Amino acid sequence: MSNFNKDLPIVECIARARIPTTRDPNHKTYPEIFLHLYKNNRDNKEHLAIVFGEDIRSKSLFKKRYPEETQYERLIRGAYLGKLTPDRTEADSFNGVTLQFDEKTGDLLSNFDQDTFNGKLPVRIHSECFTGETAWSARCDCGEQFDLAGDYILQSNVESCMCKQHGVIVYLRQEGRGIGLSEKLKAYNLQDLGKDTVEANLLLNHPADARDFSIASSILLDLQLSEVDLLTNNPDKLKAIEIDGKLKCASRIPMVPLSWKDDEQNDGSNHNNSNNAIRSKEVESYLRTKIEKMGHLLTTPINLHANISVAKTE
Ligand SMILES: Nc1nc2c(ncn2[C@@H]2O[C@H](COP(=O)(O)OP(=O)(O)OP(=O)(O)O)[C@@H](O)[C@H]2O)c(=O)[nH]1
Ligand SMILES: [Zn+2]
Repeated sequence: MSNFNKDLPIVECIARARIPTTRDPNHKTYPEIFLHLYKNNRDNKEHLAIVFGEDIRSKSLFKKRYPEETQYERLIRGAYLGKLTPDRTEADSFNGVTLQFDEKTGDLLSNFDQDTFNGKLPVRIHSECFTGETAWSARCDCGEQFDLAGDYILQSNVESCMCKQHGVIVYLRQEGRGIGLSEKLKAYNLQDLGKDTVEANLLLNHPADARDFSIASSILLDLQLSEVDLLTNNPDKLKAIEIDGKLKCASRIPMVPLSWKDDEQNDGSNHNNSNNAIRSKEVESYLRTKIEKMGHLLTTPINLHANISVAKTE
């Protein structure tokens, strides 16, 4: 069952900036992305949208010219068309599109929507994982999944656009499936005591998964997307982000762990191999619990239930 609008959080994009990147899956280009920072009326966290495609625009960022707001202030919060250059003076005019606003209300009036991307796009809803994305943890595959999602989007090809690489990673500040970093660290200790990831959460009096994905739906609607191909193995995400009549999940793109893809190349060493696949007994157990207890849509690889011998820690 998909959500109805009445349950949706209200989100507002408060800043957007261009990020030149180091990603280069095709060895051809170093694409630019546009980072969008959101506030919302459900929690006090700053959730993010990592947007590939300059013509994917946030309604809430652009919709108003606030009282007393100058062109320069709009440029600074990222509500501009085109590019920023040291000699740029016009905030709201680019490629023949000029933004116009109602004098009294400040609301956007122009044909802005015609210049906005509105096709089906690859999208990843990704929850924060400090340990896996920053502290090199081999307990999970979050960092690997994040990179894979970026590479998938960069290899996508949207024919109708000048800039062909289009997609969005919604980065939700939902550390530890929503229980927070301190509780997640306690769960790790329980896991070292022999519990699986679900049992550890329950022993700490948390649900197996404490996340609500509706902020992601609101962000995707704010970015004016109506149809997405979702990069995930999690069946809950597929159902949770759909909004009747407004946001449809057209298909699922599986996130297959890199180590499953290159098993032949496994040299038996712990953790990462040459292409950065995560290898450890902990990640095997993490994936097994996702499949067996959380219904993740991954086909069990041959070695998943075998005794894991690759995880000798030095
Ligand atoms: N409680 C808990 N959370 C964890 C553990 N390992 C990773 N996480 C969190 O699990 C979440 C993983 O998020 P995602 O990769 O977006 O989602 P997913 O449900 O695995 O679904 P996919 O889209 O298939 O990746 C992050 O918030 C991590 O911080 C763990 O052992 N215990
Ligand atoms: Zn993780």
